[in-house]
Amino acid sequence: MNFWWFINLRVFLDVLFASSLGVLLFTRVKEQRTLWLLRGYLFLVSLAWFVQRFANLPITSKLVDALVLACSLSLAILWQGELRRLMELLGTGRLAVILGNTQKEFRASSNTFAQLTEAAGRLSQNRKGALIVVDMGSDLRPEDFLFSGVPIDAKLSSELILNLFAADTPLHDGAVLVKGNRIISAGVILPLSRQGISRYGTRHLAALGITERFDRCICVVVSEESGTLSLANQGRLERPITSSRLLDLLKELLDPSNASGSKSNSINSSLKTTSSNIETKVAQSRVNLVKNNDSKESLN
Ligand SMILES: Nc1ncnc2c1ncn2[C@@H]1O[C@H](COP(=O)(O)OP(=O)(O)OP(=O)(O)O)[C@@H](O)[C@H]1O
Repeated sequence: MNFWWFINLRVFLDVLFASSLGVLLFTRVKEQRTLWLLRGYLFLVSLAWFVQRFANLPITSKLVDALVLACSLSLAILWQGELRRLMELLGTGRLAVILGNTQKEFRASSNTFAQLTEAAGRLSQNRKGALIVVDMGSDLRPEDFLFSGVPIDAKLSSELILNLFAADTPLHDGAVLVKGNRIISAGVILPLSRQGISRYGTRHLAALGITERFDRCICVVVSEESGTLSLANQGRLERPITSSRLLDLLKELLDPSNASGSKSNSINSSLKTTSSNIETKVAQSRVNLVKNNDSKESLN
C-alpha cells in the first residue's frame, strides 16, 4: 500500500514538474520562429525517448540519438546568448525574472524622449561619440555591467547629456544609463557582444551586448567616426537613422499603442529632418561665405 502510494506520488510530481517546466518554457518564448524550433526539438527528444524505451530498434535509435545531439549542438550555438543569460540568472538567484515577474516599469515622458533625441541629434551633428542605455523596466543590476559607472541621479535634459559626452570630460567615455526621466549614472562600461566583431567597433558592440542580454533595454548610439545615429534593441542595430526616426522608434518601443500613428508620421518627420539638415547646411555655407568676404575685405 505504502509502496504504491510512493510510486504514484513520484509519477504525480514528475508530471507536475515536467509540465510546469514546459509551460514556463513556452510562455517565456515570444518569437514565433523560436517557438517552432523549440517544438521541433521537443518532438525529436520525445521520439528518441519513445524509440529507445518501447521499440527494440537499435539502429533507428542510434540515428535518432545522433539527430538529437546535432540539433542540441545547433540550438546551443543559436541560443548561446539566451542560455548564458539563463545561467547568469540562476547563478545570481534571480528566479523572479525566470518566472516572468519583472515587476517595475520605468515610464518616460514624451518630453524626456524629445530631450534625448535632441541631444543625440546634436551629438551626431558635432560628431561626438555617445552611448545611452535606456532601461524600460528590465532587471538590470550594477553587477551586470563591467563597471557600473559614477552615480548621477539627475533629471534628464539634453544639456546634461551633451555635457556628459563633451570631449575631455571625465565621464565622456562609456555609457550613460537612463531610467524613466532620470539619468542614473555615467561612465558605465557595458559587456560586449560577440556578434558582428568584424563589422562594428566597441561602442556599437557594447550597445549590442547589453540589449541582447536584456529585453527591456535599448541603446542609442552616436558614432564619433561618422556621426551616424543608431538604435540597438534586442541585439540588433537599426542604422543609420535620423533623429526624428529615433524619436518615433522610442515612442513606439515605450508605448506600442502609438506605433501605427507614429509609423505613418515617420516618413513625414524624416522628410522634415532632411529638409532641416539641408537648411542647416545652407545656413552654414552662408556663414562661411560671409567670413570669407570679411577676411578678403580685411586683407584689402
Ligand atoms: N564596453 C563599453 N561600454 C561602454 N562604452 C564603451 C565600451 N567600449 C567602448 N566604449 C566607448 O566607445 C569608445 C570607443 O569606440 P570605438 O571607436 O572602439 O567603437 P565604434 O563602435 O567604432 O564607435 P565610433 O563609431 O564612435 O568610433 C570608447 O572611447 C568608449 O567611450
